[in-house]
Amino acid sequence: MGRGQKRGRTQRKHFKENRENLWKYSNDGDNRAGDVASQSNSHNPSWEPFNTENQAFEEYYKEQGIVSEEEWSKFISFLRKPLPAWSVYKDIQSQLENDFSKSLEADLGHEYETEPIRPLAWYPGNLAWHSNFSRMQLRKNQTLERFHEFLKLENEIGNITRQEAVSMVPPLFLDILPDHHVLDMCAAPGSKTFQLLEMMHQSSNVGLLPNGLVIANDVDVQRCNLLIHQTRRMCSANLIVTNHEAQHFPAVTNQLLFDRVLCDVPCSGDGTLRKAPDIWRKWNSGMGNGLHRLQVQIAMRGLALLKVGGRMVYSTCSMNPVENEAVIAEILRRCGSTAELVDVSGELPQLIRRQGLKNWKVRDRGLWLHSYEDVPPARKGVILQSMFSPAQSSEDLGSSSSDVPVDTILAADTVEEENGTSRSQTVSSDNPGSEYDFLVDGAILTDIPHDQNNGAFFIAVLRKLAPLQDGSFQNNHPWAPDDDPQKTNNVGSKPLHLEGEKESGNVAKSGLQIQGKWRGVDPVVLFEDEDVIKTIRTFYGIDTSFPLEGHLVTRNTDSSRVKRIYYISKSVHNVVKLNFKVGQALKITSLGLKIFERQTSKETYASSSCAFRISSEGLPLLLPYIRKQIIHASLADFENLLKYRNIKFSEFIDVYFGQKASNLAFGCCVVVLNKGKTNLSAMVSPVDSQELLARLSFKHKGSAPVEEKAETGSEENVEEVPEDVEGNGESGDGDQVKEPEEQHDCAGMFQ
Ligand SMILES: C[S@@+](CC[C@H](N)C(=O)[O-])C[C@H]1O[C@@H](n2cnc3c(N)ncnc32)[C@H](O)[C@@H]1O
Repeated sequence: MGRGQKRGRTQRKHFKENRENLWKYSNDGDNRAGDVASQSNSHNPSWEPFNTENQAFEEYYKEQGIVSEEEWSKFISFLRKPLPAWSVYKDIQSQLENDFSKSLEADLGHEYETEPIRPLAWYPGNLAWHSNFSRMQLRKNQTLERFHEFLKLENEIGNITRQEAVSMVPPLFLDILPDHHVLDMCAAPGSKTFQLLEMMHQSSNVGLLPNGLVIANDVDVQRCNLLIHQTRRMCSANLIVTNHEAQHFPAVTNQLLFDRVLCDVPCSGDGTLRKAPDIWRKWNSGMGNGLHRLQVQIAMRGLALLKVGGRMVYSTCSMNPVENEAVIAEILRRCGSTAELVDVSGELPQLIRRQGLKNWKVRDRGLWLHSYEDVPPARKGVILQSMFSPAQSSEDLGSSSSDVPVDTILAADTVEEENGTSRSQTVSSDNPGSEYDFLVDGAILTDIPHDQNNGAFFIAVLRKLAPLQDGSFQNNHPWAPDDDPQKTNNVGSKPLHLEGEKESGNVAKSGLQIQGKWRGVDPVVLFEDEDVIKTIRTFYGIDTSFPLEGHLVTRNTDSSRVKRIYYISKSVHNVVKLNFKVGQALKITSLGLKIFERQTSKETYASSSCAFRISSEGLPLLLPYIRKQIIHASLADFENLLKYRNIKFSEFIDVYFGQKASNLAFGCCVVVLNKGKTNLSAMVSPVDSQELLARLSFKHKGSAPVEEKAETGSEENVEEVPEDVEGNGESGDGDQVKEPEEQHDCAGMFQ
């Protein structure tokens, strides 16, 4: 690969991860950094790491008492160390357990205090693994090369997720069940959405689609596309991706409230300093201050959309109490008795955690502000009362003429002891006498990097006890006017929803105009063309126990020009119908999984009796129900097909297989093999071919991944799988789908 290509790929990767390149080229050789420098520069003096000094940062967190004075130097030195490179997860644990963990331990064990790779103790089912190698080490060390190649390939294919370990924590506290309706409010790039889907599918019965669904939302369209890409490999028919400001997420009737809400809000991200050292340069206290208002708004919206009894996780990857504890204190103050913190100290016991801060200060333009009274009048629109710890807030409110009822201020009667705290005094999280009601022990978890060699995170788990009162949305401070529930279509004590048929009738009338309401987003159209559905069912012999009717959607209003058909679960179908009723309040970017695609090869299109082929994303779902157009190849023939991609019937090693192939109806056949007149062509992209070959190689020969690039073979009859960002896939079956009579093991043989 040439230099240019490499650079392009790196840039794409950084775009995907939404961050700048971590390392910058330097001519001056001036090395200002600490540990990062010593790790990286030793072999490449021309690369200079980011400066990991920021006086304002250190001053801020020292003053906040984020850790005790004795811990400070350990804390800061860990922040300057690069994060271990890989946290991998899903589906490949057997390879990690049986192959790499042993070989790496044998080759490199003596160099490390802990195992080179190991499962994360707190992650259920050994699904998450952690490696101790930095990216630089993975690239440099020859012993690690094979491991690195394996990770790269699996990552490229999407079988593993590279995720910072702490970023996997919030979904685990949501206790997802298969019938839950889950809202992921700020979801892109989708690593937590993926986990949510995985948990939902894992806990549903094999072969059945869960009854629940996940709505993954993000305000940024481009990041929504990343999310779609990221979650596509989950093959879920139970996912809807939407594109809204989370704080204004629309109410779609009171029938669409959520059992679980994840509020992984935008934050300053200083908990990710080890992964994104560019934050050292950018960090200032204004970053957290500037996000607090939005964070409260998003969290309040999340609570409004939560069912009574439902659980919401609020999380950030920031250490800043203004973005964390202050937000929780404020939403609890607003909710009064309608929401509470949940003690999760008994959940994930192996996860090392700390309690949240119980007191903190606000810094603005170089000034430490001890209470809201200290805020200069000109800054009162920026520095909000809710940013201060409840102790200071209640003190101010008690002595002011504010009309906020005293009983809505948490811990108003426990403040006296804290009043004596001097501004300069560091207040640590275990400060005696600061047991404010809002900080239920065990309900707020923070992680500090040196606790378990991670990044930092903040999590609070909340439960809704009753519908929110309208007053919850009215701020008692000079806040943005859009907190008004009437303007944001809020779901408070009076849910805004369709009342009976009258309104739905109105909406139905204007349906077509509404279809075009979201500019640039294709409308969601239920695919109900009975003839086409019947032809597809007959051609592939799809068992009648697999429901197609009522589960298919497209994004094209002209059914004769439909290119892709998506499969949606019943739960998603219900939401789509509700959404029609309320005038397409939800801006749906993507839903379900792509199951059928119009044939694109001219020859196939003209000669086949079925205009649609099965999409590779939809195949796992459909496979157990296909009775026709399915053949089984020997390993050698399968490998050859993937390698050469186009083979004449007469040239297969297994003559009988060649004959069977030639007897199939003209058109598409499973597994991703396309039958031409005289040959078979692999209907998988070259990358997928390579991955399948690698899997075959591991499974049957125990060797390293196939390095050889798959040849594209003859162009005749070769159809590339089109690249598009829509649609995902699912590997179960649904709703009313009965257990399949017979299980074909096409995909399974590679796992
Ligand atoms: C911390 S990231 C979320 C990470 C994501 N949960 C994951 O695990 O991959 C925050 C996300 O919030 C999005 N965002 C920012 N402001 C938003 C808003 N007002 N409404 C919805 N999403 C927002 C950003 O585009 C960003 O993708």
